[in-house]
Amino acid sequence: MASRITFIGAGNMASAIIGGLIDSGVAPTDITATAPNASELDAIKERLGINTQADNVAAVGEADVVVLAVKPQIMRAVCEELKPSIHETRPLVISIAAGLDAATIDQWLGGGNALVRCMPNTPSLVGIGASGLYANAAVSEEQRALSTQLMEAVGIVEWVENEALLEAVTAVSGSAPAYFFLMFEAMEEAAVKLGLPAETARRLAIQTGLGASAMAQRSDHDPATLKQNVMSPGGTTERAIAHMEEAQMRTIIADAMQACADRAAEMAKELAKKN
Ligand SMILES: NC(=O)C1=CN([C@@H]2O[C@H](COP(=O)(O)OP(=O)(O)OC[C@H]3O[C@@H](n4cnc5c(N)ncnc54)[C@H](O)[C@@H]3O)[C@@H](O)[C@H]2O)C=CC1
Ligand SMILES: O=C(O)[C@@H]1CCC=N1
Repeated sequence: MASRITFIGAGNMASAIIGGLIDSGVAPTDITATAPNASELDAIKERLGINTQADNVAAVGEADVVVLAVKPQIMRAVCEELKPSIHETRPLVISIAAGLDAATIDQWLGGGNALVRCMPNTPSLVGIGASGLYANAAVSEEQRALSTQLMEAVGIVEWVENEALLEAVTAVSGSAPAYFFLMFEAMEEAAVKLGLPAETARRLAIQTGLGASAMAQRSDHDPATLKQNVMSPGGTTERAIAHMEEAQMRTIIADAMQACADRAAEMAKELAKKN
């Protein structure tokens, strides 16, 4: 990827994507990250060997791609600061902020920008990310391909043609690593109650999550069949799954994902009202 990429923001999500890009072969010298805090910049420079810059405007000057990776609440201030420079150089802009629509960001950047909205997730750090992407009308086919290439360097990419569907993407992948981490926490706690040492329990739970994911990904069978294959009639798994179904685990997951998508929509409204 012969593009110079500038990340505005060097936090959890930016460093996950940058780490994944470097692992996939992007030269650290083609990547710049910004943050107001010098110690944060020193840490990421030391860890990943990328360029760092405290000045957002200077950092976007030479960039082909600008990834906006700050919290949604400060996005307007950042966009207005970048507006003159971006207006001049017209890079491809990719926003990873939850709940901030493309039209609003484009407007804050002065209008007429090629803008891709991306909802990534933190497993991008280990190259197993899952991102949803949406392009506004100004994005060329070439820029779409570049966005795909960029995010495929850290995982899988799914394009949506209706921007509102990014709320569903947030529920099923953007926020979802946390659901699995909760599951690992709960399984470890329960296994400790059953007598296993915590470290052993954690290793077994995480490896099982990894194994189940790899199997589900590679198998021709759907998850329901794979689940059934573990459940010997009258056996142990059947008892565990029956308990989960009785406890309405599917409803709990559906309600949590609805709450997540609703919050993405609510954030968009809150931010639009404030600005
Ligand atoms: N953490 C996650 O799992 C995901 C986060 N996102 C989105 O990614 C964005 C960033 O989230 P995180 O990385 O989790 O937050 P974070 O708090 O870890 O990172 C924010 C970064 O922005 C920097 N920053 C603050 N003010 C700045 C300014 N004026 N100029 C430049 N940089 C500035 C901070 O120093 C920090 O490096 C958010 O908009 C969030 O919605 C999207 C998908 C997943
Ligand atoms: O919790 C959040 O708002 C961000 C967006 C998706 C994952 N983390």
